[in-house]
Amino acid sequence: MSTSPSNGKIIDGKIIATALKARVAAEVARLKAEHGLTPGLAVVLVGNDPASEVYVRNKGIATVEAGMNSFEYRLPGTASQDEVLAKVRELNADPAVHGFLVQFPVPDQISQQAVIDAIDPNKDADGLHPLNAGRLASGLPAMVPATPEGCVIMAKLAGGDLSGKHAVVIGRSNLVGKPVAQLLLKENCTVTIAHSRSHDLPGLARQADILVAAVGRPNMVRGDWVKPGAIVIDVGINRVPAPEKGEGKTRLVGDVAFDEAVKVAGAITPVPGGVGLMTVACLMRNTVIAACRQNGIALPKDF
Ligand SMILES: Nc1nc2c(c(=O)[nH]1)N[C@@H](CN(C=O)c1ccc(C(=O)N[C@@H](CCC(=O)O)C(=O)O)cc1)CN2
Ligand SMILES: [Mg+2]
Repeated sequence: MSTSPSNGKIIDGKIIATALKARVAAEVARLKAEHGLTPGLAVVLVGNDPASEVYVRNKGIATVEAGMNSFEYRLPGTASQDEVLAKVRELNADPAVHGFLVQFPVPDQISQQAVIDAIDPNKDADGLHPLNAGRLASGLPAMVPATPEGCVIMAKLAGGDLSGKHAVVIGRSNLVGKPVAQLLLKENCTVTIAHSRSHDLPGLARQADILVAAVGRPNMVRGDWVKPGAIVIDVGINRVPAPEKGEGKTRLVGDVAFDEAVKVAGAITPVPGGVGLMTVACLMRNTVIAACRQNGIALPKDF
């Protein structure tokens, strides 16, 4: 990517995501012109969680801006698991939909894993189906989860070749921790996966040349957990009370105490304005990848 990815030490998600989305839009234009193919992304929202509403709207806007077909399906918060699975099966069979996802979290009566398991792995825009997770772990072509992909793109732009570097990932979720560890392994990093039960988390974190925080705990990673010069990738999106903004107001913070860590890190992603923006850009890229694979169309090597 030719655009400068950072403003000093701050790795700017806006700049990197904008460049990636432009690249996706250019590829979509080529697919339309040369193959008559318009990739389509569908998003299913169950219920009306306010944050999810925003994310789903942003995904729809980004899809249209990239020149792709956007489909949005809304089910009530009272929908049964069978109703959600019926929608998944409908989308699996819809030829205009090359990729789709169900926005998480889903209401309690629905099993997130049952939903993931029902998605056609070829249309699994989130890359969360066990077949894609297994293919990624086996070093085979896979649909790759968007947030982890975004993390690694940012780390590479900040740090260049990551080969041989020690990456410490805090968090072991299927959505972020495990896949980001696999992607860093693919970059020839030495990877440690740490989590809430790990002994001496600060000591483990201090070993990291690349520190990825994906725990969902506001400001958990302190400045003295960061090795001087390390690349810090903050995946946390935590809404905390912000009385300074007025009663009942909130603000967004990451899993990393930014003001402390920025003094020590070589490069760091902010929240907001960091990894979150890459999630949507990488989802756009995944939709194009899925459409091309389903139609036997080769993508440029650098896509
Ligand atoms: N099916 C999925 N559900 C969820 C995913 C996912 O990848 N697939 N990830 C998150 C939510 N998410 C996308 O779905 C998402 C989160 C945050 C952002 C983002 O742009 N964040 C901005 C700040 C936005 C704000 O002000 O709230 C930032 O970090 O700058 C995009 C997408 C859980 N669910
Ligand atoms: Mg965890």
